This record gives sequence, C-alpha cells and structure tokens, in this order.
Amino acid sequence: MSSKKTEPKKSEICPVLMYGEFMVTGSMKVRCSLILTETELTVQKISPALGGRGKVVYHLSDCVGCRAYRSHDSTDVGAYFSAYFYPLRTRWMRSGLARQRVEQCFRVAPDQNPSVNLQEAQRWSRAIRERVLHQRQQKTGAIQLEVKRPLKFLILLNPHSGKGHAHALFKGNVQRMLQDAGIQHTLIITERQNHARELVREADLSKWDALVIMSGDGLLFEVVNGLMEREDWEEAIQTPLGVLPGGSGNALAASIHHFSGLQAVSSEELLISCGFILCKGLVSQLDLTSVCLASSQRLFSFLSLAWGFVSDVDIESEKYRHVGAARFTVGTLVRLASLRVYRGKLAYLPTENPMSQPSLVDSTATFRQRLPQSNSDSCCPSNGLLGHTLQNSSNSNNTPKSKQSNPSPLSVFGPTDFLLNPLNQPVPGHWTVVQDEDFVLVVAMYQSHLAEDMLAAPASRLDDGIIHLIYVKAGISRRSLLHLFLAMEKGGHLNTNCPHVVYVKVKALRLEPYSPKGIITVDGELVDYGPVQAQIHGSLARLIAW
Ligand SMILES: Nc1ncnc2c1ncn2[C@@H]1O[C@H](COP(=O)(O)OP(=O)(O)OP(=O)(O)O)[C@@H](O)[C@H]1O
Repeated sequence: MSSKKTEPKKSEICPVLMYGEFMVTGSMKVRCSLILTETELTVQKISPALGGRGKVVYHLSDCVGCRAYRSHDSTDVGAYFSAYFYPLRTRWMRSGLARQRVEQCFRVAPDQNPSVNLQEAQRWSRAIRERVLHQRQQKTGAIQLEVKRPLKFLILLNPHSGKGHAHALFKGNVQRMLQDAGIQHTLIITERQNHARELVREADLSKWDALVIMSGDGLLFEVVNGLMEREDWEEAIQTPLGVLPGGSGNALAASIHHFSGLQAVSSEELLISCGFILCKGLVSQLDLTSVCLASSQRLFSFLSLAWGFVSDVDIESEKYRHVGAARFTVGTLVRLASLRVYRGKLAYLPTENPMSQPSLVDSTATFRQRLPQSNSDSCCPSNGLLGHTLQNSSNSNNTPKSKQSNPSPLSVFGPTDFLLNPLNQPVPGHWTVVQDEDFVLVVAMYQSHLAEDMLAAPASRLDDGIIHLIYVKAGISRRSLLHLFLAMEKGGHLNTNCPHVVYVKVKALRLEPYSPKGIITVDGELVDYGPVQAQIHGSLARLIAW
C-alpha cells in the first residue's frame, strides 16, 4: 500500500462515519482498519510488522462503485465488499497524471452466520456508494445530477473508427469500468455508415438512460442528427449522450476531458478518463448549432464548422488514418507546403450585439415550431439561390466517401433559426460583414478542441451559447501559420499577437465561398460546398460530462 496524500490538517479532518476492521484480500492478506468519512476511505494496516506502507487514503470522488457479495466457496462463511477507484497516478516514463484502476476488496467475517456477514458487507458497500453519490452532488455549475441507478446505456461502437481497434479498446478499458460502476449496457457494433443514425431515429429511447458513442466525432454526428430527425426531437435530443474516444479526431472527448480540469492526455488515457466521466453519470447541457446549406439541407452540429486550411487537412489526412491522431500533424505539414488562399464573404452576429439577445426576439414562441419542408422564406431555401451557385464542386470527387455526410432527409424538425435570414436574402443589417475576402481558414467552434491535441477555442464551454469564430486572413507566412498550429496544442495561438488571426464570439454566421473549389466540414464531416449559415441553439442537447 502506498500513502497517496499527506496527512490532512486538523481543521480539514471530517467526522468518522463508519469504522471497521477487516482482512484486505488480494496478493497480501493483511488485517486493516477502515475509516469512512464524507470524502475519503482510509485503509490503515493493523499489523505494520508485515512491512510496506501502512496507510492509504482513497478519495471517494475517484470511486465509481462498490459492491457486496458472497464467496463462490460455499464453505467460506465470510462476505466481501469491493470498492473500485480510478485515482490519478503518475504515468510510467511520462510526465503528468492519468487515471489508473485500483480495486480494494475487504473480507467481513466476524460471525459464523454467512447472512450476518453479508449484511455487514452490504451496509459498508451501500454507505460507500451513498458517499460517492454525495461527492457528485458537490459538483456545481451547469451540471445536473442523475441519481437514478442502475443506469442503462446503449453503446454504439464503430469498429472501423480510428486505427480499427475500437472494439478491442472497449473490451480492454471500458467494459470492466462499467461493471465496476454497476452500469448495465447493450453494445451495438455499427455495420455501415448511417446505421447509428437510422437506429436512433427509430429507437424506443425510454429504454436507455444514455446513448453512448464509441468512435470518432463522425458517429456522434450521425446520432445527433438521427435524434433531430425524429418527430419527438425535442424530447429525444434530451437523451443524455456519452462519448468514448475510439476515432482519430475525438475532439468532443478531448473537450469533455479538458472541461473536467485535468491535464491533457491522449489515446487510451483519454479513453479511461472519458470512461470514468461516463461512469460518474453527471449530465450537463450541450449547445448545438443548426447549419443550413444552400441545398436546403439542415444539419445539427455539436463541434465545428470549418472552411479552408482546417477542413482541407481534416479531409485530406484521411489517407493517413493508420497513424491515428497524428494524421492531423502529417496533414498540416503537407498542406503548409502548398498553402492556399480561399476567397469568400464572411458575416456574423457578434454576441455583444443587443439584437442577438433572445429577449428581443421571441425565441421561445418559435422554439416548438415545425419548419416548412420547402419554403422560399425559410432560412434554408430549397435551391441554390445565390448568384454564384458553387455547390457540388470538388467535394465528392477528391475525398473519401466515408467522410461525406449523409444527404439525409431534410431535417425539418428542430428549433427555428430566428437569427438567420433566408440564404437568398442579405444578412440582417446589424450583422458584421468582414471586409477581407481572402482567407487561409475559417473555423467556427462550440467546444474547446478541434482534435485531441488542438485546443482551438480555450474559452469555449459546453453550454456557453457561443460560437467561437476564428479566421486567419491571407498574407500569413507559412512560418507564422506553423507557429499558430504548434501554439494551438496548449491553446496559446490566440495570444501570439499575429495580425492575421481574428477571434470573435458570435451567435450566428454566414459564409459564402467565392472560390469555385473547396472543402467545408461540419463536425469533421464533409458537406456540400457552397454558401452556408449557422446559428447556435444554447443547451439544446445533454451530455455526460464532469
Ligand atoms: N461499420 C461501419 N462501416 C463503415 N462506416 C461506418 C461504420 N460505422 C460507422 N461508420 C461511418 O464511419 C464514419 C467515420 O466514423 P467516425 O468519425 O466516428 O470515426 P473516425 O473517422 O475514425 O473518427 P474521426 O472522424 O475522429 O477521424 C462515420 O461517418 C460513420 O457514419
């Protein structure tokens, strides 16, 4: 046993709720005293002569569950209880901390009657679980509490995501954690593109406490849009969503980890962190952005809308997917070597603009409306109505098919985009129209991360109701752009004083590309190239976060 923290100061000591003496089972069987307080479980060795360190203090906030049980050996009158912790520990050969599993199992045998022993084990197990739940209640802010247990999750897993190891990663890292937390789950391995989308469009959602996606951001994009295509979208989109990183992008997973306040981790450590957050089962609000394309398609986006350098790298680096998250680094270097400029018009509604406040627009009255399927006054007109019709250019020819977002049935449900004019009309007069028309990139973000190691919008929060719009004007040197991307790993790119970088917080935006060819992505998925506009809808969905 190792001592995990220094002795608390007298004033910090919590009253003892329970005390007991048990055998600690495992490789070394020793008799220990166990002290449960409101926040900690302290295991103190009673026979120090056995060697090793004598005391371990576990934080209940690191605990995902505890259970009591009888031994398989019918001659054993003892009962047992096991507590499952995932404390942050120093990484071997690496700096920083990552969660690692620790199971502590205690044998209860003061009586010759096995039922009496089991009752005592259950009393401890229940008390620990209650204190663990209480730790969650201490969490403040926008996070709500889901106290209902046992939780039932539907897990959708894309076996081809990332390097193609998602299923093995799930079995190796997540399955046992869910069991530790007493969470029941049904795992569905997706068989094809849009399988998850069709499934959630038809599913009886009342059977599940959460829909969990183990893949990259693409599968979550399908699920969000599948939910928004339901007649009962308003209720369906309130189903808590859980995210386990299995892809190569994993931007939302990285954002969730970032919002938990921990140091950045990647790969399996990010998976374990997200699994831990999932097991805690706290639900937060999540903003969604409605994205309208000139083709009339309307999509719901949880992450980003990108044009130029970022979307080019995202799509063009698909061919390097075998290297995992490093594909973005490779793609960035390749695209830097042949830097492009993209012509177009960008306009937006800044957050500080009083006209953008919902109080001036009756958003609640329109919120429950069903949009007309085809209406020239709608925000998503049914045909390309701008002078320069640019859609269907390079996208479908040059890029992997798997990344093309589904030209789904028109998303006619969802909140009204009350801030947007139809695409065939000018933007409202109080919007800001950017004077520059030559860009290297335009990216609109509603989460912090663009990829596991790209903290593109450090100030973003899950439910801040803000689109963090970042654009880089033409004229930036390759060297400065590289410097920006290197600084982005820690979110420092917005403090580089680069005159070509503009960062503005907005509620809505419109982008009209003039360049005849280009790539536009929504949540990393390819969409029709052409005019596009978007409006954020604060707290439309719910997400398991910490
Ligand atoms: N069984 C499947 N076979 C083929 N494609 C699938 C399957 N399941 C899901 N898909 C599709 O694969 C696409 C990519 O999935 P996703 O983005 O989740 O993983 P990824 O591409 O590895 O991650 P990232 O986008 O972060 O790189 C999605 O558009 C999804 O629709």
